[in-house]
Amino acid sequence: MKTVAISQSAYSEFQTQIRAQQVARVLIKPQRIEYSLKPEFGGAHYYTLPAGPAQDLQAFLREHNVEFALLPDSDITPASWVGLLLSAGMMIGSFVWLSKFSEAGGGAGVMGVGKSKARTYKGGNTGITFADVAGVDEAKQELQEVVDFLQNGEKYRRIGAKIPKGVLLVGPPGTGKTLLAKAVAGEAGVPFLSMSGSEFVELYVGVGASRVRDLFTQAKRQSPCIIFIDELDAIGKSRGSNPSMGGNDEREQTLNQLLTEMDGFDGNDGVILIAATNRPEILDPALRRPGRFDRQVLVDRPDKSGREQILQVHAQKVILGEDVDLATIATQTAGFAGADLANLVNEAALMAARHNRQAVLMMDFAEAFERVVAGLEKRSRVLSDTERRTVAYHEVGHALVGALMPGGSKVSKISIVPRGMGALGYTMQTPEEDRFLMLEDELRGQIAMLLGGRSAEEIVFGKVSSGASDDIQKATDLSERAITQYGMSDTLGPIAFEKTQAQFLEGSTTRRSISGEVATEIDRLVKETIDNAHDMALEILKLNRDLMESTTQTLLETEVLEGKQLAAMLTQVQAPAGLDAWLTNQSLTHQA
Ligand SMILES: Nc1ncnc2c1ncn2[C@@H]1O[C@H](COP(=O)(O)OP(=O)(O)OP(=O)(O)O)[C@@H](O)[C@H]1O
Ligand SMILES: [Zn+2]
Repeated sequence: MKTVAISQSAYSEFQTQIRAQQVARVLIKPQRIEYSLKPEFGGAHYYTLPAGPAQDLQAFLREHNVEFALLPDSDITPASWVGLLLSAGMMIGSFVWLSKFSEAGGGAGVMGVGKSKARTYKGGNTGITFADVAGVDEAKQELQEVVDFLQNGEKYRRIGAKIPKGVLLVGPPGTGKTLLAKAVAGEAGVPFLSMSGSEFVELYVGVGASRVRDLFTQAKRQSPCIIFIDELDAIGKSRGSNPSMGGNDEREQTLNQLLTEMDGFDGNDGVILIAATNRPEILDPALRRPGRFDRQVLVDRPDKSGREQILQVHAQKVILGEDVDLATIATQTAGFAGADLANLVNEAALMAARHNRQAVLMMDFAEAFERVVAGLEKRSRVLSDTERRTVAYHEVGHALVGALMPGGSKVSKISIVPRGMGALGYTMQTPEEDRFLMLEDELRGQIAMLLGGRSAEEIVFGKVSSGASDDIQKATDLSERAITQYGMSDTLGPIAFEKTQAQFLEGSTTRRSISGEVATEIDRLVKETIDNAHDMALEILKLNRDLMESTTQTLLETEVLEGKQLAAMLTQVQAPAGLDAWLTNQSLTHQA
């Protein structure tokens, strides 16, 4: 490495040189600013001492389109930056310079193209720990393991265990995915290199790919470390899914490069890739293959107690008045994500300050709440009271009907915490081994369970919300399959009219051509199956009306019901007299 002379210049001189567009690039260190002139101005190297806040300097540099890098801590650099500047690669504008130095925060768009914009925080310096992330305990537990991989890699290597390379965080916006990734780095005390998927795309062809390459090069050099890619869907969209959008080629190249890089390293090298998305369904399947993002962690919107914990985390930063009851606030903020809650606390503090108060009062929260909700309503859904009640009865309906049904129709968890885009509430069934081997009575039970939600709405409100449409679709599909593929009907008999998916894949030719008559018969049978199941669901719920009320009230209070508490309620469900006969009928469509 060559050594170079670097002399001091006055800050005013530095400013003049910037304004005159003489400066090639700037490195901002905590104690001093180093810069070099463009070759046509002699290419000399200088340093000067900072005058004023670093942010002002950054704004100034951005305004004059001067490349800069921030060095948060001087010992992060293994060698003199000036030496690097002079290396041959730099002269032809390669990526060395910036890959050696990292940019900490800000500066979007000013770095030369092709250089990785990953921000590095020095070991543990994300300053974030799991204590900063609340209400997502399951996700934390799963990520705790990643922390251990990073800290005690040797333990795993020695025994020959393969450490996973990629973890995909999936969940709605603002639920703390970025925060969790930072916490993993913080807990493990390793560097955190982050980049957003959208930064890769709006670039010249080839640049996204080279950024990816550079990001991984940086990471390997700093291992153990975390690479975090936010908005993975921006690059990871299914290839060829939307050729009408510009930059498709670019995205594909970037994605291919990412796949190549992922295949080219090993979790055992101490680099773990964490990515986040709120649209997992559009990701290219190649990303999910084993050895890539084969671990998926759900980061969901928090339930009531989760919201209270998140409020506690953020309330630590402000002075709370004595009347503030975070539990009450948690109750009123159903549907809020962590980011919304952080925002709420901050808005409340602003209100208090505006009123010249010494502490944040409950009334400040009330005022802040309205502002935040007004903002939220534009973006997403906050449930009205009626909607919450509808969703609650609906989910309880599924659970009560499912409780009497055989096999996999039992419900293990119900929730009215809104999730993702569409679903307002949800019901989780006990997972079963192989749904292909559903017995007839199970099929019937499953269809009734699916209709339980809608039936509850009918009984309580006398009408059905649009929320039941998905269930009805599923129930229809199921009964259609039962009749046409599994041969479960009296009149049509055991003939496969449509190929099952497995048969289709094997190239089976069992499909019969369906005559108009048969098609009409299928339709009739499907309707009959559904109608019978619907009647059974209504009967069950009417018989258990009181239980439905009390369960719904509990669900409205706790938002989530699961485990022993749910099981205790479900054992009280009473079976109507005709249930067994209906379940064990010879065929699905046989009238009870
Ligand atoms: N679970 C949580 N606990 C505490 N704070 C949270 C939580 N979730 C979000 N926040 C607050 O909201 C901010 C934004 O969250 P973050 O950026 O991590 O969300 P995200 O899931 O990555 O969102 P996006 O999908 O929009 O990128 C955090 O910095 C934090 O202040
Ligand atoms: Zn439903």
